Amino acid sequence: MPTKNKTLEENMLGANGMLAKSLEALRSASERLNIHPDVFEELKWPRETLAATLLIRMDDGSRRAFKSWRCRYNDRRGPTKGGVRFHPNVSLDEIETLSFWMTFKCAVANLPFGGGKGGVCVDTKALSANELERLSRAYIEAFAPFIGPDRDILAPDMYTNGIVIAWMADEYSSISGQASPSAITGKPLAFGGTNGRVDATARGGYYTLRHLETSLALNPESATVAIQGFGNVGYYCAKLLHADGYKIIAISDSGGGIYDKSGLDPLAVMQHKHETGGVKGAKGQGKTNEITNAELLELECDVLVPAALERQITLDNCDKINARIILEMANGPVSPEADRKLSAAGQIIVPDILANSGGVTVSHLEWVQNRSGFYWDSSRVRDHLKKTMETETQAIWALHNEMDLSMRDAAYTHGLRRIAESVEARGTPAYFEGS
Ligand SMILES: NC(=O)C1=CN([C@@H]2O[C@H](COP(=O)(O)OP(=O)(O)OC[C@H]3O[C@@H](n4cnc5c(N)ncnc54)[C@H](O)[C@@H]3O)[C@@H](O)[C@H]2O)C=CC1
Ligand SMILES: O=C(O)CCC(=O)C(=O)O
Repeated sequence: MPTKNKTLEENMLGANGMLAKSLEALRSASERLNIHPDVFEELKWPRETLAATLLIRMDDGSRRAFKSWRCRYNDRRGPTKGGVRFHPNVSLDEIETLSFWMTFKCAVANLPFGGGKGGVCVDTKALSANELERLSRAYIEAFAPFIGPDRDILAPDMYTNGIVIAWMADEYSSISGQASPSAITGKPLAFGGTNGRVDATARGGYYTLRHLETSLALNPESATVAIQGFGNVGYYCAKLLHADGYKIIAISDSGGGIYDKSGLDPLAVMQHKHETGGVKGAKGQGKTNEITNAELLELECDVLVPAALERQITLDNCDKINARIILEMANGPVSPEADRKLSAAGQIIVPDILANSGGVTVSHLEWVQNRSGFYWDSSRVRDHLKKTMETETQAIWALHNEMDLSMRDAAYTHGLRRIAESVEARGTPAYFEGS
């Protein structure tokens, strides 16, 4: 029974949940495009979500349980595709929301994929390598019937690096009784991976930003950048922008951050992180101060790059944002409410479903190469990625200007056109209504 005073829809989606709030972008794009209500009704629900409790043997002989999920949000454009996240705060709502975003991201990048995502509620730092391997393999054991190269294709996300992906791919091949490399992308090169996947997410965002440089009046020789999150995405973003002259003035990770107005060298900061476990304590070119993650977000800079978790910029702190441009390399770092407020005030937010789509774009190339058995060199992968990012960035930038939309609304409009076409191509509602 729906709780009193709530609609059935609110009950099913969780009125205050992340998915329910994120659907607002879909709702307004549907109205803007005058999409048939059937399409909206379909897209507001995840198609299927499985939950499993993973039981693994710990090194001390005890058994421990970990909650996990895999969601296939929508598969109209092709098999569902998306990463697996290992994080202590992973929840069902988060996984379904991330899958919803993947659906639009794959459409924006024009890939023949729908959206999916998975996760395990775990603090990987508290596990030994052996425990992490058992957990990664247990995840595949639990979801093997659900995934596959033509059904649901996995990839890395937060705290699932190439080693975790290799264990998962190995387990999937063992269970399926044959080499099945195309069921999981982001694999190491020696195990059917592709050139260029390691820095693909960051590189995609970098191509987008560079493509918009003139429109955004960005001068790489004087522009300043603050980066929250210094893992795969944050590190390579810093490295690529630094190499082009952008001044990286702040970097943080889960332990806090550093600020140096004279600039930080990402390589030196990563070296320090390898040696000490965090970025705090690393030195830049001038006077380097420690800052909190909250302080980093409020720094005056040209480009703020959130590259960690969702909901870092919300109504609570959006009035304190001093960046000219926000490049969303994380998924969902700006809440929908903060996005509306900031965009209405003229803030440029390059949305996640465009900015970080480089990762899945190169994952698609890995899937293609695994299926054809013919492998590409790095320059071919990069050329394809650059072309894709520039084409889709240009289309979204044009919509942003022509229809006077925020970049997020423009990106959802662009993605929805493609998804709606694939829904309607199966027998349009107009066809049924006319028959
Ligand atoms: N890896 C990929 O190919 C893709 C990743 N993304 C998104 O990018 C974001 C980062 O992912 P990865 O770099 O792959 O993860 P990662 O696991 O390689 O690195 C995560 C980084 O975030 C930091 N971090 C964690 N909690 C934090 C907090 N509360 N405040 C500040 N920093 C914090 C960690 O210390 C680490 O430096 C996530 O939102 C992910 O969904 C999006 C598209 C593709
Ligand atoms: O590479 C992929 O398939 C998906 C990456 C991902 O999970 C994401 O873009 O959020």
